[in-house]
Amino acid sequence: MTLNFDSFVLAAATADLADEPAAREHANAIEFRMDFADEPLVALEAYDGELPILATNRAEWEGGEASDEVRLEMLAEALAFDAVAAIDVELASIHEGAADAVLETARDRDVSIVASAHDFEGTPPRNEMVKTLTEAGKYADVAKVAVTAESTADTLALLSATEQLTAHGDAVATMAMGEVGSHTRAVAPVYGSKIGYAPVDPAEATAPGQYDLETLAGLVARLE
Ligand SMILES: O=C1C[C@@](O)(C(=O)O)C[C@@H](O)[C@@H]1O
Repeated sequence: MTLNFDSFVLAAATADLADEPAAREHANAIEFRMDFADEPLVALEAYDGELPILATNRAEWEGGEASDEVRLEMLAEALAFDAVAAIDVELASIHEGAADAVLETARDRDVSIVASAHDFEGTPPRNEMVKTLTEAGKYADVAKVAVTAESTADTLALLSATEQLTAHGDAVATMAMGEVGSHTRAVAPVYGSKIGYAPVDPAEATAPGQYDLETLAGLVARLE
């Protein structure tokens, strides 16, 4: 399957690929949080859904549950499955050189790459977000930052950075986590953000401040 990010992709974020039928109506992709799943490669092997998969195996040090041992090797193994059309790799791992092999395999297989950076503490200054997105874009098809907004000034800074990179022709994905940031999930696509994340079931959110899938799909569609 293929997943390109020329237009907005709404990803149903889940640890359970059995969510796919319920996500189909509203999502363009499944974000499979391998780090939250018990046997992610077994689940991928059994997957027969229609939606392409964006595979994420998020590190503990970046808000996920995967320990670094074999984390990126597992992500590389996920590339063997045709449904895996994109992968998410932490920018920090890319900088360390730890992701070289998985990135090369992804490119060989024409699988899209999302390079991501998360801030669970706050929102960096606008120019820093611009720098991070520019840097991530050097290695990936989509550069992503998820920050934690503590004020509407934070959310404006994020949206402004999103607009700047998009106007420059870069593919970016942005969102502000937390309650103050929730609305950015609906609004950032207007400024060019190419990926949104939402759980099918709000009780299974993969980040603070997410809307459920149906709600986000409705909001994004209304604002388009
Ligand atoms: O990186 C992201 C973005 C996210 O943290 C969010 O805020 O929606 C949700 C995660 O599942 C995903 O991997």
